[in-house]
Amino acid sequence: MADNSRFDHDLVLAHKFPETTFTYTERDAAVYALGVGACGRNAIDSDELKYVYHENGQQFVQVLPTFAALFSLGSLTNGSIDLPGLQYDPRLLLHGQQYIQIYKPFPSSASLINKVSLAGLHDKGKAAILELETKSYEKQSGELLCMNRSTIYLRGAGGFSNSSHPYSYSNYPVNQAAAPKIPKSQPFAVFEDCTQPSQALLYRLSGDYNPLHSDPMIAEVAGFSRPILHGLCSLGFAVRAVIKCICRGDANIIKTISGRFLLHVYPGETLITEMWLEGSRVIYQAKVKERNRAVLSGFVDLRHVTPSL
Ligand SMILES: CCC/C=C/C(=O)SCCNC(=O)CCNC(=O)[C@H](O)C(C)(C)COP(=O)([O-])OP(=O)([O-])OC[C@H]1O[C@@H](n2cnc3c(N)ncnc32)[C@H](O)[C@@H]1OP(=O)([O-])[O-]
Repeated sequence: MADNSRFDHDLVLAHKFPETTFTYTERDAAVYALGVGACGRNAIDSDELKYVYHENGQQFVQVLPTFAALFSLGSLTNGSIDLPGLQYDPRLLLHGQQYIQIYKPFPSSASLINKVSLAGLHDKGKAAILELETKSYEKQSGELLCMNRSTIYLRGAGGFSNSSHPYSYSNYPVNQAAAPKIPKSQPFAVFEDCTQPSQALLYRLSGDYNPLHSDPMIAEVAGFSRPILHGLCSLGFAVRAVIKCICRGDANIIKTISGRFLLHVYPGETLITEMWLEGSRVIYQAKVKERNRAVLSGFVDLRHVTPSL
């Protein structure tokens, strides 16, 4: 039986998300880079030091493309989303997917205006899936910098519609959400990297303060033996692997990033990112070495492939 007391279709669709602002400095870009493991193994790695330090001053520090995902955090309060018309237990919320389109490289500091809208809502029975789109404009020039689509997996919040016709609303092209097929062939490149036991504590300083990533009691209520890593932190590790192995350190050739979080990661675990090159698309899959389980998969589209590959 559908429990539609937790869902008001008209209220959900009529909701207007407030415009938010996001201002960041070179310091935020550097703290973020450290949070996703840049220079974690080698403090003088020339591919990565540029995200943390520049010899001519911090204003020349570069910004990782996955930094874009932080712009979408403005719609969260303590890691959850307030959407009138949809009831759910915020303690059971998990990040399901992230899709990012980048239109130009990010300046080392900026003030942005974020316009947020509902991109999708789906009743999966045991869960509801909520998709939010955030378009980020540079305040001064009005230029569109990037678009994020965040998919939030709300455990226990499904079953609000008729199970023979489960509710499904989406307002973007289907092919943008399609998960890539992981090739059976040997990967083109493989990169191994350790997350630190304190990784989530460092990453949260970039703005996602959901206690699921820091508080052992909250993690237990959510069904985990200890706090788990932010999905966007794992995504940052995987895309750094792509930048290193495929982009030869030039992150500016990345135009689209997509990732689906398949399984939680515990801080301190080792991530092995496997990459396959198909034209200008890099398909990747990250596994946790200690449990030999895939935790993240997706693709990165490049503006062009580095000639030396
Ligand atoms: C921004 C928020 C704050 C941040 C929080 C974090 O970082 S938390 C830390 C980071 N996040 C994590 O650690 C989360 C890691 N991921 C997980 O733990 C699990 O993948 C799960 C619990 C999300 C879903 O597992 P399950 O066994 O319950 O699912 P199932 O296989 O039975 O499929 C049911 C339906 O849902 C679909 N669907 C499935 N997965 C996803 C997805 N990821 N994405 C989207 N959709 C997904 C699937 O296609 C199917 O629909 P269909 O095809 O029938 O129409």
